[in-house]
Amino acid sequence: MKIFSAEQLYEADKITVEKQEITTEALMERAGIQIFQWLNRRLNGAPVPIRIFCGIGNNGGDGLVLGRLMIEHGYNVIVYVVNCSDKRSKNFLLNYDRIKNVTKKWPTLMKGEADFPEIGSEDIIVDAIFGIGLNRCPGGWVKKLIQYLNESKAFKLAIDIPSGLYANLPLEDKEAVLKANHTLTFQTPKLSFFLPETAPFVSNFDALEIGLDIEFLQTTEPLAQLISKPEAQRFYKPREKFDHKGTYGHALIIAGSYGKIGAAVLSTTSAFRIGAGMVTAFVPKCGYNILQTTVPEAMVITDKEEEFISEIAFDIEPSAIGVGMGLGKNKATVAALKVLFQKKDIPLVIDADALNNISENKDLLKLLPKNSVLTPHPGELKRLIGEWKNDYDKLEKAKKFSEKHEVVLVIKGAYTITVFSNKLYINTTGNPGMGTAGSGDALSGVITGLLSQGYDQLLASVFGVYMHGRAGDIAAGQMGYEAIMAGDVIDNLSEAYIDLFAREEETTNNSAEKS
Ligand SMILES: NC(=O)C1=CN([C@@H]2O[C@H](COP(=O)(O)OP(=O)(O)OC[C@H]3O[C@@H](n4cnc5c(N)ncnc54)[C@H](O)[C@@H]3O)[C@@H](O)[C@H]2O)[C@H](O)CC1
Ligand SMILES: [K+]
Repeated sequence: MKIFSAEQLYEADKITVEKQEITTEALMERAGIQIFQWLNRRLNGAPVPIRIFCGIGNNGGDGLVLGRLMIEHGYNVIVYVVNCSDKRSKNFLLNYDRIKNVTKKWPTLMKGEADFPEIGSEDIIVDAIFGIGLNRCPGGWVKKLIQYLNESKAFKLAIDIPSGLYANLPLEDKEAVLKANHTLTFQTPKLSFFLPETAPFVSNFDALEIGLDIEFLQTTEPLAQLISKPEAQRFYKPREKFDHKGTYGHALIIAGSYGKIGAAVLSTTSAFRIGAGMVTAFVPKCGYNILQTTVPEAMVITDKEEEFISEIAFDIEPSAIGVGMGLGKNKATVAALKVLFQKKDIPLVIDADALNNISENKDLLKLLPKNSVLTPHPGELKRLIGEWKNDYDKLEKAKKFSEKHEVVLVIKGAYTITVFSNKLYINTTGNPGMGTAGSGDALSGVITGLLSQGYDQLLASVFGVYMHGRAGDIAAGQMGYEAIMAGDVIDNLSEAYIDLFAREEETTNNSAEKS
């Protein structure tokens, strides 16, 4: 699914009404009907008080349509107009009259704090104050209203976007944003739904189809691409009957130091589980017995040093290399990385201490082979690209870094974002249970294993992140978040493959992706 900017959505809006020869008011009615049907399916006629707070723009207009439809269906609805300005939009005014025609009285007008209603904890609050047309930070009594609603224990349903949040601009004042329990967004989710500073205000969301022009949606270059199951299915490379282990390549995992050999074990295992034909682990001497016993399928090459890697020399011809997991920061290791980075023709995944070594020895940056995949968590990213002012600034810096060094950046987080040149790919799988030691080592092994099978660097990253997250979701369905260990994620890579093409009723538990 594509993620568009607010400007692009207004453009889509315009093109849709022209091409479909409908009025903007009809489009608003469609949007309101979608919200009504969503809510009606869940409430099923329950007489719970529904308090709809409408701004004076088209987001408010959507709220008025919803209010009218709910009233017509016998729901217990109170509609408020948050009268922050006299510049009411045309479609707001139209629907303001329409709701009056049904109720025979105007909605309740709010002009200040004195008008804040009492809200019961069992009520439902619908937030239709501001949508993607927010053009400044909410202030004065409107900000106080948002805070007042946030303090309420009532369920808060945001229409299109929680009021106070921009679709694709940084947060200005986190005290002036509605904290929704659920967001119903039109057509496609907005970029701010996926970034750490703004996503918590959205909670869960559903994207409601309102029939915007398909040609526009298909041909317009989006701000970002959302990666869910349909996209992952397209990335998957099927196997042929006469393929053999050579077809799936030879992954080399260069990892581990004394006390951190487990990182090498996890990456090696996950490279196998994602389908590499052969995997060799390159470890310091102290890792030899551990690797040979825990992963007998793997071949092992050892460094001349006992406890760390000092010289990366091998006489195999790997089809992909993953380096850095549990590597440590010994000076000799830095020198070894320098030599490794001269091998420009083997696809490379660079993680953990290899990234930290690069951050501390910036001359290594210049040596990075083109199209290498870097997999930093936020701390490692900061050391690589410097501090950022906000999430949007972070993405701009990451794009510049990717462009300058010609590398793929996989920024790990609740929604892992893969950055390649100026393009963003946002992953939808994964869960808080995966915030556990070794989870990153597993991901590096997955991406290396995919590279070894011939997936290109971008596909291996985006598909690998999806599969790793999906395996984590399946693990969470079996054991809950808290108990998950990285090994459980790796063990479920097989289920993630099966799930990729399973029919809906066959999917393993917890199949709902985050969207
Ligand atoms: N294509 C679609 O996605 C559709 C979207 N719909 C809905 O329309 C809104 C966007 O409506 P718009 O009128 O452009 O903007 P808003 O309702 O968000 O509000 C604009 C309104 O409020 C004023 N304003 C902005 N910021 C502030 C502020 N901080 N304080 C006070 N006033 C503010 C601004 O000047 C305007 O007057 C979209 O989100 C959807 O909900 C359609 O219904 C269907 C098609
Ligand atoms: K809203």
